[in-house]
Amino acid sequence: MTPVLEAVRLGKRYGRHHALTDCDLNVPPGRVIGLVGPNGAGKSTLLQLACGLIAPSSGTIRVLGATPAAGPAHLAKVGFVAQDTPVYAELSVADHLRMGARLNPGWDRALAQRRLARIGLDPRQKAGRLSGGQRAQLALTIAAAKRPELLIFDEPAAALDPLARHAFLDHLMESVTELGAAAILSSHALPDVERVCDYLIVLAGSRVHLAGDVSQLLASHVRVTGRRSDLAALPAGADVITLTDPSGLKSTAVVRADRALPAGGPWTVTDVGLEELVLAYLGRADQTGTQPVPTAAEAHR
Ligand SMILES: Nc1ncnc2c1ncn2[C@@H]1O[C@H](COP(=O)(O)OP(=O)(O)OP(=O)(O)O)[C@@H](O)[C@H]1O
Repeated sequence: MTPVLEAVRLGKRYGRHHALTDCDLNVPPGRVIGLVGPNGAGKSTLLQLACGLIAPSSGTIRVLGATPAAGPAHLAKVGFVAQDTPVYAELSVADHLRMGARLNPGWDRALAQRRLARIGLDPRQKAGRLSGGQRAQLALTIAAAKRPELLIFDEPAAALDPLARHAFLDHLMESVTELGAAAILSSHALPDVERVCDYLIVLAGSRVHLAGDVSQLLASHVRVTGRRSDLAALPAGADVITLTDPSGLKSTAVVRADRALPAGGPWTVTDVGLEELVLAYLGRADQTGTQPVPTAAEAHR
């Protein structure tokens, strides 16, 4: 099965600044991918490379089995919603849809109209007068009506209030399901990622620090609580990602363990959630500078 996104030693430099360094990714088809990381981690850079808006400085990237923006047929397979969901302020909602129909051979007029009705947008409304939430919904409608195989969103809901964000993510998931498409979604909102994504990529300091199916990542990590001296005796193969309260009697560690930790040890083992997992890897990235830790692919080897 052709990966949705495949990167091999992918790098992007702006002058001397490395926005992405040696990124290896192999994302299977059909996933909703959450791309998370701190400001300046390289998320937008990766998404722009995936859309073919910019070219790599080193390495390779393939999207749906081809070089990004390889030609009109490939462009039609990818729908992109940029960070600030740009619209033409003087054009109406209906004008945007007419333009979408002119520019996209596979345009699904019925889908666009169905979605407009569903979100209650007046086709005569000037796009410049839409609220942030309505603009995001219009951008999603245009991207979905292309009937792409992959939808790419760069922080689509960042400026929306919680209710609008919730509605936007619901509509995003409806579109993904209706189209049978994959989606990549960059976000700082970990609860949003937890709600809709089944694949996770953690970027920090221009490098991939973790990537894999959410269910596998959660199954291969645990929270371990115990005395610090006991944690030091964790079995071989258990990798401490972060340790909190390192001097106390009750330290907590997020641990990657390829096998279940032995029962009856001096520590307590509990499940981790996605937010805790991401924060653990970001904490470790922060402490180790730009040194990457093994990706999920390595973790599963
Ligand atoms: N066109 C550009 N010219 C120079 N430097 C750039 C350019 N675009 C991005 N960068 C730099 O590359 C790094 C990665 O930026 P990028 O926008 O990809 O990060 P991000 O993870 O999307 O951040 P944020 O969460 O703040 O949107 C940053 O240090 C940024 O300043």
